[in-house]
Amino acid sequence: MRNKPIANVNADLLKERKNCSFDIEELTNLIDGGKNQTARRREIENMLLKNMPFDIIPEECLSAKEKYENAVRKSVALNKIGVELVSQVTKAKELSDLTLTLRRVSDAYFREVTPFLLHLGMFIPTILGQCSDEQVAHWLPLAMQLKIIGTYAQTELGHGTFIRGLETTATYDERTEEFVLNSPTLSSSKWWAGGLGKTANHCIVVAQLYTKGECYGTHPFIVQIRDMDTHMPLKGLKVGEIGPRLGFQTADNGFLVFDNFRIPRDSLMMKHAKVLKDGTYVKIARHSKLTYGTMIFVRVLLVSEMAFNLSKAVTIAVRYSAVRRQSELKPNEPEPQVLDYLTQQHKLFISISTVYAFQFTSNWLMKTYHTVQANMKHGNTDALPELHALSSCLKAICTSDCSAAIEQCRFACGGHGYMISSNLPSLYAFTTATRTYEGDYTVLLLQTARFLVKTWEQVELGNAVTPMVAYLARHQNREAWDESPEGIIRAFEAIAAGVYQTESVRSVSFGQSDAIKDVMKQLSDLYLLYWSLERTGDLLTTLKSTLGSYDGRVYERLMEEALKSPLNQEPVNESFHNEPEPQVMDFVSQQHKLFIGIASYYSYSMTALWLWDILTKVTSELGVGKTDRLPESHGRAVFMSVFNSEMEKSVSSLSAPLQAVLRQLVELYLYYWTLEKRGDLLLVLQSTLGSYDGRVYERLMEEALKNPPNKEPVNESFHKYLKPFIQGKL
Ligand SMILES: CCCCCCCCCC/C=C\CCCCCCCCCC(=O)SCCNC(=O)CCNC(=O)[C@H](O)C(C)(C)COP(=O)(O)OP(=O)(O)OC[C@H]1O[C@@H](n2cnc3c(N)ncnc32)[C@H](O)[C@@H]1OP(=O)(O)O
Ligand SMILES: Cc1cc2nc3c(=O)[nH]c(=O)nc-3n(C[C@H](O)[C@H](O)[C@H](O)COP(=O)(O)OP(=O)(O)OC[C@H]3O[C@@H](n4cnc5c(N)ncnc54)[C@H](O)[C@@H]3O)c2cc1C
Repeated sequence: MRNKPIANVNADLLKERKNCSFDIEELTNLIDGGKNQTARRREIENMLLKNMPFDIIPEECLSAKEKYENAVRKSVALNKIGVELVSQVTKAKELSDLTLTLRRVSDAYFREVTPFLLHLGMFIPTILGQCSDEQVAHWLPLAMQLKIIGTYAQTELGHGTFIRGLETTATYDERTEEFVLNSPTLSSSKWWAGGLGKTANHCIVVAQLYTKGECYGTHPFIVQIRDMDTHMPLKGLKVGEIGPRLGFQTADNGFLVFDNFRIPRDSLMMKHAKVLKDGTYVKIARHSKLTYGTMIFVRVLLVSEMAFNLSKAVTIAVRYSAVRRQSELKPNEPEPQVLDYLTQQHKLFISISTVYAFQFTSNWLMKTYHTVQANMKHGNTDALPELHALSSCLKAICTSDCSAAIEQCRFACGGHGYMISSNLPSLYAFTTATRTYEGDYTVLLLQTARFLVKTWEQVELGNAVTPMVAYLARHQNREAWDESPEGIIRAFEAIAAGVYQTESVRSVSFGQSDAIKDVMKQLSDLYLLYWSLERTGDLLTTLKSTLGSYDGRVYERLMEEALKSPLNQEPVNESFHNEPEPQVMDFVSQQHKLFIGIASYYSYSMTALWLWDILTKVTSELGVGKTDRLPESHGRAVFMSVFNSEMEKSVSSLSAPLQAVLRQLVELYLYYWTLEKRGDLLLVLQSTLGSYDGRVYERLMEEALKNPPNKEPVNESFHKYLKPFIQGKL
């Protein structure tokens, strides 16, 4: 499809393509996984192009309701073709290639996401990973042929991260051989599941399992929630759409509340545990966290999702930068392509190398995932903790880096990058959500940290550890890891870049031409160099050590640090008397995210007043500097010094406690910006989360109920598209 010559191509783009040092088709084959896969992808793309309905009005110009209905219309057309193609596949490998191709091509039809994302991304994988063989035989064909539409409802209003804290209950009633589902509190309302609001008729519900008066912790249940003919919510359920959000606008994320809702005993997904007819609980799993399996799978998938989304963003930005000309550098000469500015290349090229870093790592991670799964089938769960730690930190880093890099791509496109039609805002809105869902960034990094600390303990005991973390043992040897720049960078490369380097070298080591190898090597080097420079600060603080100080005052420093510990500020800790559930505000990592916002607010206000008076002088000062780093530091320094001095002037008449708080804010601002480069400021609250009375869950539910899609129990697209599709009449 891409091989056809296209008329009227911009001359600058043609020129750039002619400059390419390698055969583009060869690289395309490498990315697709081989020539045959490229040919198959193109065949499917061509078929979809012929058969898929396109938008008549751009999606972004529709109302929320129209957007949803349009997404259902397109999804149903895509699903029809998808189901047909899937039915022709016989081998597992062909199925995974086909699913990936469909996933990639489907993105061409949605500015937002399909309401079927959770059905495909979590409902089907959970059936495969959590059902007994008999249950798989029953549910899988229905789900694969889209005779039922499902989603995954784990998160509640009150708990997302802390799964053990979920409040929904599933209590076994042995008289009727049913489970009774209940939402005992407002905070136990299921919240967020994609496709739940209007589309799904089935749902995986994660609930606390009670039988014979005992709680056995969270378990997954497969639950019908809407009538298969009328699509009306079943009696005993309150279900609806949660309301507008940053992205995912066509995913109809929903809420679900249970009131003595009865489901058959075999609704419990019984691969890892079952409840017998008489209510006896039987544990089958060899590892207590196997019910968290779908989350690991999706975290693994997300690495490749991020590679794909960033590849789209950086392709947009690089093409546009080749076309865009700006600023007359020499009189009477053409304005340069913005791509030729070094600062522009600095913004963009790291994204290109990041795409490859993510894709190679993702290929490796998926293989590792399948190996661990195969071992677990034979009863060996030894590699699960490391897989969990790896998928956690890779998911956290790639989702965070990807959304930041997409923002850079948007910045690189100037004002036009802010247009929805550029697709960069939608790509950002989609990817920034991935930093939160399927495990919040900080929380997942902490899971990996927990694994590393345990491994470190093993290293200290002299026990063997897996190859991936063997560097911890090597770095006990001071010669291998000294504090010289080379030593530190060596350590950093070993930790952060090891997989990418080895995988990219392995993938391009045969078959590929020298030209491709050169480019891949350059991208790999760029990625390593970029991050060793970006994170030099982090590496240097490794020496922030009571043991390794220059003066050797080891014991004095150990005691000084111990006395600073907050635990030592009170003789008896309150947990001696009771054990409260922590508020997320108590986590230092959360305070790190929030308090700088308060300090910045004061800093900006003070500086704005000062700036007004001396605008002319400062404007000329801010103009200095040839790179963007220098003026950024200059601007930051202005904020710091004005904040410091102006605050000092205005606080003298205030009471001592208030003075102390304001001075702490100045200190925080100064200290924070020596460590960080960015921060957020939320000046106008207008927020369900930030209300003065703290009635967060009540307000979220009130807003959701006001949501127009909830004014009609069944959306008309059910009768028009979904029902004929499910019944095979479309
Ligand atoms: C035909 C049509 C054509 C179209 C084709 C399209 C094709 C589509 C394909 C789809 C492709 C891709 C898209 C996929 C996108 C899907 C969209 C998803 C949307 C979002 C969904 C969600 O968000 S669902 C909800 C997710 N929720 C979370 O992730 C919650 C995060 N919290 C946790 O994971 C855990 O609670 C916790 C890990 C943070 C803590 O758990 P817990 O309190 O129980 O544990 P502890 O901290 O006490 O640790 C105890 C020990 O357990 C270990 N542990 C923890 N988790 C795991 C695990 N998962 N596995 C193994 N071990 C685990 C932990 O390390 C501790 O170990 P020890 O230290 O040894 O004690
Ligand atoms: C677009 C989108 C789609 C989603 N789809 C689904 C879905 O289909 N099904 C579903 O079940 N869920 C879904 N979710 C929910 C999602 O999985 C959760 O929002 C996510 O897991 C984060 O949990 P939380 O909202 O409870 O965040 P919280 O845990 O409340 O996080 C708030 C803050 O507290 C911090 N924090 C929390 N715990 C700790 C800790 N132990 N240590 C340090 N800091 C901590 C976090 O870092 C964060 O800064 C979706 C969410 C989004 C945004």
